[in-house]
Amino acid sequence: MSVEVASEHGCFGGVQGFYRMASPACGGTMRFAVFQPPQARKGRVPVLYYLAGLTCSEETATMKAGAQRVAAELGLMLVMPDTSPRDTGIDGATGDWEFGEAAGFYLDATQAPWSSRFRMETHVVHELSAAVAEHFPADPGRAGIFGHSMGGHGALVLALRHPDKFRSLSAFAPIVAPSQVPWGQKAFSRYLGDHHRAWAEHDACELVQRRPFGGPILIDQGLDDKFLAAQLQPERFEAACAEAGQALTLRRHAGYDHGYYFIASFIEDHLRHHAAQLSA
Ligand SMILES: N[C@@H](CCC(=O)N[C@@H](CSC=O)C(=O)NCC(=O)O)C(=O)O
Repeated sequence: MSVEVASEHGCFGGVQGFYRMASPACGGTMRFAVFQPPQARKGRVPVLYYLAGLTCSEETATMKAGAQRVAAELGLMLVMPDTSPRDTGIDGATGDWEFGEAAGFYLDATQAPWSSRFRMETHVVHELSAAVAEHFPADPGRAGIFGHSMGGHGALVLALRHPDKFRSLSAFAPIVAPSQVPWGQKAFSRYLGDHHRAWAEHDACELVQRRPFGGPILIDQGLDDKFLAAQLQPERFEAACAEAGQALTLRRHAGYDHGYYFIASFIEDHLRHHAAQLSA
């Protein structure tokens, strides 16, 4: 599997790069970003996947989250995929910020026409992780995952569905119960059809009750987040974790909204959470 370099930049003693790869799962070229910490020059390092939210790309958190300085200190590689395939040409794939391109929901669509291109679960969990292991000094045995909003949903669901691949988990303002809220219902009804058993396979509240994640989960949520009541509802995940015996630290922060100033304020805690889990 070949990886094409779009650009590379010195960053905190390491390298921030932007790359492209062919994706059989998504039927086209996929973009992604990788931060290699300085420690990666000497050997394989733990790798942390960050999944971004609706309307975002591989550039969003790379440029706005301010993660590189602490990742360099901790020796963590950061991998940031795009949020969906692009330029699909599928009718209805653009023009609605909640669905389609930049809104892939980190699942493999089963319904036409989406199933031909929108297969982000396979792309991230299998294709991208294989490309990262082949082309970068990442240790796939020490991989974690985190994300924001739709990407927080992606992180929770991919870790719960693939505990063999991800050893640490956290999220910022995640969609925790997509089957119960408008963003998830819109996406799932189109990507997965009207099959509620299939929806449950991509719903963190359902999954955690069936099989808790191996380690502790950290979630940060801003209380001035305009999407909190209608779309996010972290109390649902808090209840599901309590019932399942899943260790969860859910921190609620007054004065913070849904944006990247919130993420930048707490990303250091997330990086330290992952570093501790991945070095244990
Ligand atoms: N266009 C929307 C706002 C879109 C938005 O807030 N996107 C969030 C993720 S939302 C859930 O996945 C985001 O991360 N945006 C990028 C940023 O730089 O903030 C609207 O009209 O409200």
